[in-house]
Amino acid sequence: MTLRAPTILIVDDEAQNRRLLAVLLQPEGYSTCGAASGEEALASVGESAPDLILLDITMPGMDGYRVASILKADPATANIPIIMVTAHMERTARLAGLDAGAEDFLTKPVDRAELWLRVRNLLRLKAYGDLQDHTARLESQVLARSVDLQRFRTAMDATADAIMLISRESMRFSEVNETACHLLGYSRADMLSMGPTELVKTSRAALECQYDALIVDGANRDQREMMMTCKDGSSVQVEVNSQALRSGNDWTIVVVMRDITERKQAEMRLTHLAHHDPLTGLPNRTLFYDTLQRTLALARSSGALVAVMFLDLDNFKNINDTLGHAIGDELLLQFSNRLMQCVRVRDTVGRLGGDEFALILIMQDGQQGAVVMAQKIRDVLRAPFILCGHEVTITASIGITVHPDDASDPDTLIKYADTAMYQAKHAGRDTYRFFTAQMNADVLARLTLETALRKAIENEEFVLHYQPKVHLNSGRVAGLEALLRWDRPGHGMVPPNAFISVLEETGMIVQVGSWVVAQACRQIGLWLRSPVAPIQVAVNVSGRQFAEGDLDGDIIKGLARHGIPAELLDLELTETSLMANTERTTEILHRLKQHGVRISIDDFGTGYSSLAYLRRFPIDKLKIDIAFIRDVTTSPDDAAIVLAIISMAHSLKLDVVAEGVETAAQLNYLRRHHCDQIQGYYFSRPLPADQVTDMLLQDQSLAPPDGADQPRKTLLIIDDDPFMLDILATLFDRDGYHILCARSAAEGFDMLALNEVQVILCDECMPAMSGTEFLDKVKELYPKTFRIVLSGNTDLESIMKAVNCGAIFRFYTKPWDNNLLRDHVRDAFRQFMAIA
Ligand SMILES: Nc1nc2c(ncn2[C@@H]2O[C@H](COP(=O)(O)O[C@H]3[C@@H](O)[C@H](n4cnc5c(=O)[nH]c(N)nc54)O[C@@H]3COP(=O)(O)O)[C@@H](O)[C@H]2O)c(=O)[nH]1
Repeated sequence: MTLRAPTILIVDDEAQNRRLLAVLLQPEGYSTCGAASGEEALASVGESAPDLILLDITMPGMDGYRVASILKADPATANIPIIMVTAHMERTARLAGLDAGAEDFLTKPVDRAELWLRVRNLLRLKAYGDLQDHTARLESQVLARSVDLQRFRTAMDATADAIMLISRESMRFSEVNETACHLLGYSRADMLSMGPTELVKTSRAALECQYDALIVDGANRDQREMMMTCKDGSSVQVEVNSQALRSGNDWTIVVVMRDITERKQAEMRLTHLAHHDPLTGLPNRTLFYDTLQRTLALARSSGALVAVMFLDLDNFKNINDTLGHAIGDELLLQFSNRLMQCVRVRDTVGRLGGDEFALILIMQDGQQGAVVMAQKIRDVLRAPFILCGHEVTITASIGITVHPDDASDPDTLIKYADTAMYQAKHAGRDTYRFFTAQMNADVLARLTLETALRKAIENEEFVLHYQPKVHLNSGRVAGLEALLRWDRPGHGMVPPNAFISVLEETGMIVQVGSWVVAQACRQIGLWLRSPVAPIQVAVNVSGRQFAEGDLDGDIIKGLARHGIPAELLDLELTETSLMANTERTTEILHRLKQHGVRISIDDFGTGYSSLAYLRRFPIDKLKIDIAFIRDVTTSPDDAAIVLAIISMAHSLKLDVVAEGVETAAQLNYLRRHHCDQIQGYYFSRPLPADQVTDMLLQDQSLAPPDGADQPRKTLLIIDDDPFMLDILATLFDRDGYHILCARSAAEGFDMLALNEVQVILCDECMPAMSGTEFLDKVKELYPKTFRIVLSGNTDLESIMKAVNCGAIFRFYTKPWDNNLLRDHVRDAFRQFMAIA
């Protein structure tokens, strides 16, 4: 449909005819143009299509029929109406014109009214035709669009993702799919009346900004994760992909969303698992390390002190081994709960593995805060743990290091805290230690020692020395203990206390222990086939040899290889190594015992010390630890322990050996209390094999006890003043006593150990120990003795105390009556005899 003046193309080879027709059409307001030939007419139509063509039939070149048929054959020009203008009125000419596609005819000369009428009619018809076409086209477009829309909606609804189209101009939803409605709990109608600002916490301005950025970026997509609010107020976590598309003058923001709540929860579960210990739920090593790194970064800017504590449960392995892993796990869980009770919100507790825990403490009150915390942890551990009906008590060793004093990176701080924890273990467990630079030096020294020991094994640098044990009755050598020495190049002979613990901790003791067994068996064999004859040798075995080595295999092989009777080999093991790995240890010990090997418990008294428990093992001998022998003649407590061990061991028919006997006093005391054997420097230090051989060949022995010349009445006089000592000795000499004089309490103890003393006369005022203190101890050690104090002053209070507690029976203050004193001493001997 055109609103402009219709254009009519006049095609005639006669210029005059073209002009005439143009003049005739002018009054009707048409616009005309002309073509002088068929070819020119086609070219003109090609350039600009007229609304109607007046076409002469007879023209030189291409005639009107040809022009008409070409135009009607082309869809682009087929609807241009053509009126043939001809002088021919015959029917055939008209038919040919219609056949070629012309719509009408005019006969020359042309009548003006007829021309106007035909032209107007044909133009109207064309206009109607154009309108029809236009409408049909629009209808088909509408149809196609609604099919597209339907298809689009169906496709949108079929996708698992939520899709929302948002008009940027109105900031409202222009289309949403089923999944979006389902996800957010709204109907489609609800949603189409809403906009995105009603579903997110973000402000409208921020959303607009985000959409505008998308529009500016063109093809760029935006992907982000966010929370959407549902109709019921709940939230859903979604991953959102947005893109801006032009839509006429507006922009459509296409939002595709996916519910990622489950994925996020799974991710969170995985992240939690990767960073937490599954048993206790505490941060694991990775998270603890990260937390420490972050804490240190904050501390650097705030200047706060940060303490790292490393905790290791003492003897946890025993609980695992004896009560099982399930109870061990329960203990770790309860322990972690108690730890959590100790810390503040800002502190961190982590489990680094096994029974190792660690704490990060932010301290405002200096290092003292760490001390308080360590005490608190030790206190909460005091209460026993109830584990499936078992009551268990446990302690922890704690190492502490402080940022920035000791180090400023997590690795070093954790390493130093670990080192300090080991120091706490070495200090006897159930305590804490701060890291010091010396500890670091110790760690380096230990590494060097470890490397040197590995080389020592390769280079066979170990040797055995032998220390005799002596029968107290006969005084003869009862056997030997093989003691390891390291002939370290450049260091001389190194004693085992300097390296045994490293061999133990690294497990090298298994290899070295196996060598000790082989070497001892070889030496027993050599002595057996020499004039020395059979001699029993004890070897020390560590707990790890039972757990990890082939101890019984090694021993049986060694005995067979050197052809020695099994009873010539004695195994010394500590109570602690018996307690660990009980089942396996018991099995091995029974096997070896059946074979004839002897078994001794070393260092008895320092560990569990339960003879009832030890009865489960096939034991022959107990060795009383040196710690109780050292002061056995002066410490009533140690003496009581030693006497109790001897008595209990004998009741179980076990032999008793006292270790570390260095003095005649110790020896005599032990002999008088029926200890079976002694071992110690008093008789011999550990010696190399060749020197022991000489000693055995010379049949060296202890002097046996000689009771024959022991006087019946022995009076011990103790005074630090030699003059007084002399006066008193002279005074009592006339009464025929065997008089012993001592100038100190220490000398007095020795004399008491070496002699049967019945009456003791002691000066009160002595420098190292007062008379009443001395006699108080003597009362415990030798309860039957009659004890008298001579006092220079009248400090009656302490003397009365001593009288009241039975430490002394009489006291005399200076100047005393000599005769009275002699009478009372005589009475004292009488009283002693009466109760003896
Ligand atoms: N697993 C193994 N342990 C071993 C082996 N060889 C030795 N050891 C253990 O090393 C510890 C120290 O041994 P050592 O330095 O040889 O000391 C022994 C004696 O020399 C010492 N002793 C003996 N008499 C006295 C004395 O009168 N005074 C005194 N101060 N010390 C003395 O005692 C040690 C013997 O102790 P024990 O074994 O408990 O009888 C020591 O624990 C050894 O056990 C080995 O091959 N394997």
